[in-house]
Amino acid sequence: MILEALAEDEPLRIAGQDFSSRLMVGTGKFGSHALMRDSLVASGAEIVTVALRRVDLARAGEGDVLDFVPPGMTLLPNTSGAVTAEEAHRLARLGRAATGSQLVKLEVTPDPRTLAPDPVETLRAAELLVSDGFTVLPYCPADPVLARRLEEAGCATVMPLGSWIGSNRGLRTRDALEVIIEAAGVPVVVDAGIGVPSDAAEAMEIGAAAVLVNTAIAVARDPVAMARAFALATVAGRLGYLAGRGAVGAPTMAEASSPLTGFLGAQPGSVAP
Ligand SMILES: CC(=O)[C@@H](O)[C@H](O)COP(=O)(O)O
Repeated sequence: MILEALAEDEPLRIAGQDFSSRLMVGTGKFGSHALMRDSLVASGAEIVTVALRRVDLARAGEGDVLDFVPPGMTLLPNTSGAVTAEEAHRLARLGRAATGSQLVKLEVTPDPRTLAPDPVETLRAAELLVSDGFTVLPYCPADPVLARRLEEAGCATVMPLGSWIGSNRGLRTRDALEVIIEAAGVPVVVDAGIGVPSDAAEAMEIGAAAVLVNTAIAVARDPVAMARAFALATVAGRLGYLAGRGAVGAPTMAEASSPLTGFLGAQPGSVAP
């Protein structure tokens, strides 16, 4: 039944490419490359992001991180570590030369404390990369104005943060995410800070097209089991969104679940206990 419901759902479409999984995963912080590979498989994800600065082409085929990405997964190279638009562009070009992929997850994070994405440099980098033929998926602040500007610049998605990268603090930006999702004409992928499967479900319930999770899976006691849990939560949240949430009641008033009048055998005017 669940599979039937999912089969009726439209695929996640990014720049003309269709994906059935709405969970994207990262490759950092795993205890070993083998554990990373097993977790990626367990997640059912179809898109996996890898930091270009971690890729060692000299070791290709000899135990580099890319050798442990399961075959068939779409590689989404990211510009993690870039602090200016020019640096991000340079990294992206290196990644394209190495992988042959036009896809790039744009990250420009000059603040070492928060790894907050720089809105000005991110927009500038997006413009540079789009004009250079890249398919750009930008990690960005949860800012509705910037999200619109990135979309206008030709980005294939927007990827606003839920909370700081690696913080596992969940959707601290929920109100802004809802505004971004409502207005966006491209898929909104909630990225960063998703700490537990219920955070992924929450993002999907409010209408995110997908979520990206790294730390929460990699640092779990059992990353493979956690990857499975995130896969299920992402699907549950998506189905909840498609089902349509009921009205939210007032904070100080109940709304009885069963009717208070018209019970079998009830006298007119009587109410349920
Ligand atoms: C791997 C990656 O792209 C991260 O920069 C991303 O933002 C994920 O964040 P978490 O590690 O908090 O899941």
